[in-house]
Amino acid sequence: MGSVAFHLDGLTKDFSGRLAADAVTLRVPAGSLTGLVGPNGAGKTTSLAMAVGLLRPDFGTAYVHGVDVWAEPVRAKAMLGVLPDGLALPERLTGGELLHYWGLLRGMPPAAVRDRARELLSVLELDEAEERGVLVVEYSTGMRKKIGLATALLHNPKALVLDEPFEAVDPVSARVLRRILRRFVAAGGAVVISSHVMGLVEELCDRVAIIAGGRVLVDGTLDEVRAGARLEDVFVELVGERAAAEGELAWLGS
Ligand SMILES: Nc1ncnc2c1ncn2[C@@H]1O[C@H](COP(=O)(O)OP(=O)(O)OP(=O)(O)O)[C@@H](O)[C@H]1O
Repeated sequence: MGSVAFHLDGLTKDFSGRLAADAVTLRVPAGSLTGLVGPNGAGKTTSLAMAVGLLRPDFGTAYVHGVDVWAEPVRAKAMLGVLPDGLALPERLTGGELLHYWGLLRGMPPAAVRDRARELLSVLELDEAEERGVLVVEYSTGMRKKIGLATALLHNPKALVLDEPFEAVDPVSARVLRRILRRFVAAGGAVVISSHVMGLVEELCDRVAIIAGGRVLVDGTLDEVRAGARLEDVFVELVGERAAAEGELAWLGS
């Protein structure tokens, strides 16, 4: 394994007696794209939020390129691009204005912010809305996701953590996003995405971690984890299939 972009070491979070993350430990090499998969409530969002400095862990440490995210947040966050779950964005701005202020808050030179913002809006097909002066509050769910991604990319981070980046994004934009992520990884960046879409993870990621009940059940290269099977089958095998009860929802459609 080359240099380690992320090292999550024993991240633990207890929500009122319920362990949402139970000593989550994961290494993500630079130049790799890791898919974090798990059932609803598995602890993906909680783990990623602790990994990027958005949710303080009860125990454990998160490092990005060797920098402790909680001890040195400014240094760590300069290297991180994050698309959190349920990103709260300033609503009364256009996408371009939002990127402008975001970049300035990041300490970027205004000319670079302007050029990159224009390029990101165009690549993510938000430029037409920008020309019409559409405010973020008027954006569709997929457009909000795309402007969130643009904020994550704007400062050219070394590592990206994207919670469900493809959710609600149309197929054309999804293809553009896959291309952007592949290029980012080819240039040595590291990406972690969470997703429920196994086909997407199989197509895009070279590493995968399966998490359930707040614990990482398995992680490794896609081929190691799949071991010749389909990822969905490995997932269901590890996580456990809920047996359909006799007569379940018998009223439905009757
Ligand atoms: N702020 C919170 N307060 C209390 N419990 C929480 C909080 N956030 C998450 N949880 C609980 O922690 C557990 C893990 O939630 P989390 O959102 O990390 O799962 P997830 O794997 O991202 O799920 P999904 O795939 O449904 O988005 C769940 O049982 C959830 O109810």
